[in-house]
Parts: sequence; C-alpha cells; structure tokens
Amino acid sequence: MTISIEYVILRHLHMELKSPFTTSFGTFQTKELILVEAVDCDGVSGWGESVAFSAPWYSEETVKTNWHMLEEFLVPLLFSEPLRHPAELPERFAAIRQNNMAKAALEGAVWDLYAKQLGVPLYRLLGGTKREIEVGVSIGIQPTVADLLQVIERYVAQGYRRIKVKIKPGWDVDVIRDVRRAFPDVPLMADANSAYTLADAKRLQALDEFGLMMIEQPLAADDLIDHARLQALLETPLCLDESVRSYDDARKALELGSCRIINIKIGRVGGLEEARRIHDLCLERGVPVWCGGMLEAGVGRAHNIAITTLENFTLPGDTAASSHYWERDIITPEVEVQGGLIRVPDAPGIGYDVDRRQVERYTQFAKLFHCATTA
Ligand SMILES: O=C(O)CCC(=O)c1ccccc1C(=O)O
Ligand SMILES: [Mg+2]
Repeated sequence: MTISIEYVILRHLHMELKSPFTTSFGTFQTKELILVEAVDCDGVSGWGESVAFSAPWYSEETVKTNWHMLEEFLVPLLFSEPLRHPAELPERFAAIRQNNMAKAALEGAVWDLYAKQLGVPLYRLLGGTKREIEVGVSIGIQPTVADLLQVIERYVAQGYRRIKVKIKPGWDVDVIRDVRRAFPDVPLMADANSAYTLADAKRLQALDEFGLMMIEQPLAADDLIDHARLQALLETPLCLDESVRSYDDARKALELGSCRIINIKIGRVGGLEEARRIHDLCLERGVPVWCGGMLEAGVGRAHNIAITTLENFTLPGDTAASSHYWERDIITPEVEVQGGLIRVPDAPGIGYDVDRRQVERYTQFAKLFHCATTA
C-alpha cells in the first residue's frame, strides 16, 4: 500500500503575537510561518508547519529558505516515487543537507495525512501513551524585574508546571535571585540561547545556588565540547537545544557529557521520526527529555502535543495554550491548558481541525504543487 498524495499546498502566513517575545538574540512580534497541506485522492488533508523564523537568529533557516527548499527540492522528492510510510522520508530527504525545519514541515503533513488515512490519532501512531501532558511556559526577557515577577505570578496562578526564564549577560544572576526569592518553590529553569562562552563559567556557577531544574543552551549553538567542560563545573543539569540537530548529535552529547537533559524540537531535528529516535536513545540512557517550542501556531502545537505523549517526555514542555500567543489560533478547538495540563485529543491525525477561515485571514500567498505521477 502506498500513501496517496495528489497535491501539496504551501501557504505563507503572517500572525501577530499578543505580546513581543524577547530572547538573548532578538525580539519577535510578527510570526511568519509556512503551512504545508498534503491532500490525498479522497480530499483528506494532512497538515505540517514550518517553525523557521523570519530572520536566521535561532538557526540559519528562515521562512524564505524553507519555502525555497520545499518548492525546489523537498516537494519534488516527495513526489519522485511512491511512499509506503512517513518514516521513509528522512532517508529520501537525506539527499538534501540540513534544512531540518523545511523537512520537518513536509514530513509532519505526511504523518498527519497517513494517520487520518488509517483513522488513528497521530500520537498513537508514534507510540505515545499519555492521555494528558504537563506543560510549562517560556517567558521572554522583560523591561524590568518587576514586570517579570508579575508575568510569572500570572502563569503560576494559571497552573503552569514550570517556569522558564530567558537569560543573557546582564539579565541573569540578579534576576534569577529575585525570582527565587519571590517564588521559592516554583520549578524554575533558565534558557540562554547561546549567549555565553566558557569564560563566563563563574557567572553560570553562581546560578547553582538557586536550585534550577536546568540551564538550557548557555554556550554556542553548534558546540558540544565546551558544554561538556561547563557541565563538569556545574551542579545544575545542562539541557541542550540548538546544539542537537540529529540523533548523532544527541548520541555524541551524551557520550561527551555535554548535558543531562535534551530539549527536543521536531523542526530543529528534521521531523517526527528523528525526534522519536532521539527520544528512544535518551530513554535507553536514562536521560529525560521535553518538547521545546518555536512560538508555533496551532498545527505545530498539535504536532508537539503528539510527540510529547511518548513516555520519556517526563519534564514539562514549552507548548503553552494557544491564547498565550494568539488572539485567534488556526485550529479548533484551540490548545487549552488546565491546571498545567493539556488533554490529548483522540481524533484521527493531529486531533485538531484546521480553521480554514482563520488560515485564509492570515495567508499572504499560496502555491499548489501537483503530483505528476498521480495526475
Ligand atoms: O513558547 C515557545 O514556543 C518557546 C519559546 C522559546 O523559548 C523560544 C522561542 C523562540 C526561539 C527559541 C526559543 C527557545 O526555546 O530557545
Ligand atoms: Mg531554547
């Protein structure tokens, strides 16, 4: 049996964030994204979302490079020969180096379509078992510490299971001290998005006294060696985000001792299949994982929820409620968080309906690609 795919539509969307999100590398206000829709001969649609940003701050990929890769290379590869299972795609896409977010967007659409064709929820197809997942929230750098404390207060009251604070040189030890004083028992972590070097080891050691769950990606986005050195100097576990782009990166990081926790982002590692392989490796090695976020719209959020149902996603992720980001998300129902939990939907595929009216409202332009072999 091959998976029928008649055509693929790429849409370029603009969505305004409710409030600006600031990291050590820049501020996000408008989110541009690519939605991928893969449609079969019965008119069933599978959905994927590219998580690349407008500018190459987090990684080298951008919305425009993703569009280029999808249009010129990945969609033609998808259509180049029959496909029996979405897990065959990583090998097919291996002809293209890197460009993981572009690959993941298309792979995600095919996974959703395939699950719908089988009539099963995507999370089950991936081997997930959890019926509800625990979530935390990632809080951007704020104008003042007082603002930050107020924002944290709000999310703690909403029941989020852990608070992640963005840090950078000049917004770190003193800020975390104040947060800890105000919230002595809150599960707390810090994400530096590569803002430090080994020369800052003393500064980062000063964070040890605050009982953080972890420090995420303090050093360079492509580094494993310096992180291993730093981990040896710290009591607080390090968690890698940017530095782990593949199963092999994860394997090397664990062998070197570069971290004790891994943040898995489907886009960063090139798709659900690679995400699952990293999850399985970490499970085998006794290393906990959690699902990171890329300020996704509803489709990306739904994929994050599905992967988080796998058993070794034991730490709360960054997949907060739709309403944390958007006035109106592109799925129905929207992702809701109650008491820090998201109930995993049981409908086939990603389990949420894409709201075509909203998608149209946000779409700037779109392009349709027919599969020549089924036309
Ligand atoms: O709420 C989210 O989607 C996660 C927010 C977040 O931390 C983030 C947002 C943009 C770029 C990188 C990161 C990150 O996890 O490093
Ligand atoms: Mg991060």
